[in-house]
Amino acid sequence: MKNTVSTFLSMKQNGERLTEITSYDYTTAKLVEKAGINAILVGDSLGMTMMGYDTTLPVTMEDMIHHSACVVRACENTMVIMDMPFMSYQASVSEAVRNAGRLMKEARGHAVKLEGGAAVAEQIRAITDSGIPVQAHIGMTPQSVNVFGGFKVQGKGEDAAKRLLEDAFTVQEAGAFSVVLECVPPKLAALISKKLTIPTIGIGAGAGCDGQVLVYQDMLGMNMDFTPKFAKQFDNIGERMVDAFRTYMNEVQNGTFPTEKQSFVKSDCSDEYLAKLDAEF
Ligand SMILES: Nc1nc(=O)c2c([nH]1)NC[C@@H]1CN(c3ccc(C(=O)N[C@@H](CCC(=O)O)C(=O)O)cc3)CN21
Ligand SMILES: CC(C)C(=O)C(=O)O
Ligand SMILES: [Mg+2]
Repeated sequence: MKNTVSTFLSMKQNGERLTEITSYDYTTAKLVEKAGINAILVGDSLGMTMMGYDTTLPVTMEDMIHHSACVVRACENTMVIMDMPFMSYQASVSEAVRNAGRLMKEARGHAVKLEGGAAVAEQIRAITDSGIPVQAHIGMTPQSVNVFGGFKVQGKGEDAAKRLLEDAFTVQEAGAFSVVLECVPPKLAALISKKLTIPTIGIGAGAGCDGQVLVYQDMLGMNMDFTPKFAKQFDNIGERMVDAFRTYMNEVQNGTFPTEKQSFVKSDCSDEYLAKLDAEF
């Protein structure tokens, strides 16, 4: 089944939960596609998971285009949503449209995502009107980490809860086809999900959302830097990779790898000829 914007809307209408997961490269995207996940998010979290920055702020349009294009080449049925990096859409509506257009033309994904509520409503409207589907992202928006003073839960307290609900309506009104709720208290996230017609995709926002998204290194147990509270580890691939690297290292050191099985035995010359070369040189 090919996943599109209409899949998102009809799955919400049918009460089916949506699944989204990050990928930043061809190999991983192929595996996610094979699993049948609805959408891949090429998140600007790649600045942290793939590039080693301590925030997402240094990520450039070129970084996003490069990684998104790798993912797109792996996807036949999976919808590819591309994060707009910090400062590619905040300064003006026209910059936002141009940069969303660059992602679509140069990386060839299917939708873009940007962070913010009322503050970026005009951008969401203009990008959508240009023919580019927009996934909105409210709550703990990591590009505002310096305003929040850390990657902290948002929507705490009555005023913040009301503002978040208003932001959710605003992005829906502006044309977003779905909205990510990041680090939002669960009852508030469930209320927002009930009130909106577009699907909510939660990350650290409880089970009441219409779908879920996770960073793949977090859910596979590959993130050695930190483990967000919301990231269940579905496997310990990180430890298993370290084990495999050590086994390889040990087998090379003690001579058990490689064997004839991993060598081009039939391509060798005769022993006589090799003996002749041995004598000559
Ligand atoms: N690997 C990874 N996973 C993510 O979910 C993710 C990224 N990277 N990079 C971009 C943003 C940053 N995010 C983060 C980063 C750190 C925490 C974290 O450590 N949270 C603490 C609480 C911090 C606090 O309240 O002060 C936690 O215990 O979950 C959460 C989300 C979410 N996004
Ligand atoms: C955490 C998700 C929602 C994201 O924006 C990212 O991976 O960049
Ligand atoms: Mg992001």
